[in-house]
Amino acid sequence: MAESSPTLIIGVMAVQGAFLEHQVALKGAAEQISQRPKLVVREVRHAADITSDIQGLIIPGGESTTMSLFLRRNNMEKPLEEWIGQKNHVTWGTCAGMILLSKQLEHQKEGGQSSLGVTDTLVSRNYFGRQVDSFEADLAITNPELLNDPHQKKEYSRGVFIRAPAVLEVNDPSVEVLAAMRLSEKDAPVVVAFRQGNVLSTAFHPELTEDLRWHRYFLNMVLSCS
Ligand SMILES: NC(=O)CC[C@H](N)C(=O)O
Repeated sequence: MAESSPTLIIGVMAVQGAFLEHQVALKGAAEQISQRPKLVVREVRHAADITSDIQGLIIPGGESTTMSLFLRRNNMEKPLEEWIGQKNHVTWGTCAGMILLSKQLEHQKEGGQSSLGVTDTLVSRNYFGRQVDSFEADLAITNPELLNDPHQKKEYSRGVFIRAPAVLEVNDPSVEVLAAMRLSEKDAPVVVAFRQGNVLSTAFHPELTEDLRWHRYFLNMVLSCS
């Protein structure tokens, strides 16, 4: 008899931002994974929603200042940090989520912003903001798993950047850079996607494109951790 498909419980922080788009993308991505996991998506809004049976968590884009205040006021910081710290849990931060996860921040709003202190990175908030608020760019993909994705053969992934951050410093060898780009010929490249252990961070918004490979990559991370 064929092995039954695994169930994956994925939490999506639903405080603000593109959490609905992430849910749609997750469903599409799950159908394309060979194990055909059964996906259960839970919206996370309260401390009580952060339960240990959730296997993967997405912290979406939005406004990191608002999100960090919301987390603090609702006593969600500590439970989130504890949840993220468990080795069978996988976390993905997109844009504001990348900011919230970084240990070091630059250009954060004064007094208003704390981080969950997870990734060994220096992330600059609104890094691209001075030039243009929003833009799209093709990102060169080198990671073999992302590159050999059977559903997306392109060597480039379309990145949608909305007042996006960038990683200016990587402070631990366990950080694997997944995508980098430069603002112009004159600028040094900055990291816009990376993985550190069970944490994935992207400065851009894959949930706003047709390219589901980042969601598949995330679900595969969850599958291999469970
Ligand atoms: N699209 C986004 O998530 C923007 C992030 C925003 N610039 C912030 O500081 O939180």
